[in-house]
Amino acid sequence: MEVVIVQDARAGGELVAQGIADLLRRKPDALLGVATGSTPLPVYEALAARVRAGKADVSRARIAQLDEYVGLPAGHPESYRSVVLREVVEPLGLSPDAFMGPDGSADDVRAACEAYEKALAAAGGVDLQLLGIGTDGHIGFNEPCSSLASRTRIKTLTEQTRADNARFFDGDVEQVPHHVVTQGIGTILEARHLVLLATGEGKAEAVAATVEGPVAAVCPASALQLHPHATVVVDEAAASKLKLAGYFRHAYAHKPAWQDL
Ligand SMILES: N[C@@H]1[C@@H](O)[C@H](O)[C@@H](COP(=O)(O)O)O[C@@H]1O
Repeated sequence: MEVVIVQDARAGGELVAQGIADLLRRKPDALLGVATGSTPLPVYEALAARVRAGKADVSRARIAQLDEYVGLPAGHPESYRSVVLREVVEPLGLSPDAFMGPDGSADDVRAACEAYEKALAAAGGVDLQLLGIGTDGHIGFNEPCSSLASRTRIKTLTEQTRADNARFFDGDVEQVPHHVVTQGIGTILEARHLVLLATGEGKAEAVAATVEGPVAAVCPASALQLHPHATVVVDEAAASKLKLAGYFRHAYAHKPAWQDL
């Protein structure tokens, strides 16, 4: 696992956007797994800026969604499908056909989960999966004590996550669905490169547990320790509880030429 400490959210966005642009140079039709929430927005903005400036070519890129609420009507502005279309697909000038995600409004959501697993495999698997992290250490919507081998399935949100996400629903926690579908931790671990981005002091504890704690289902993001190619990009505030911060800074200052980010 590589840990990169950047000054702030903007710098993190620039770094990860450049990593995506470099990947697309090597593999123009890469399948990019994207995350929702506030944290990755600077990445999408920085990538769109590179596209506008002719410094990144996303024309053949494909986009895969990580998770979705269950029960929101199709087209609801806060469904993750709507969010990804609005924040990623449209600003990058991609066709909605380049985008795939689980259907949380399906009549049979469990069948939709299975279908999404098959679709990801048929698409050749995710090349780079961008992840945020919940204050409770969740990735996607894999809440604490999710199986580290889990596949795409229905989960029940913790009250903490519903409260955290109420800001997207007029601050009204009652509007936040109780159920979601999410790529499982086992599914996420199959992506070729995992990039977890965390910014702000509110994530410092979850980041420390992810990077320096034991691999344990109680902190789902700690599963990244099992992945051969995982990069954790954190700003100073999110890095503030890392005991090994000095080592991570030193290692990054001497990073080998082949390191992606
Ligand atoms: N399902 C999403 C996660 O994928 C995201 O990482 C998390 C953190 O969001 P934020 O970046 O807004 O803190 O929120 C949601 O729960």
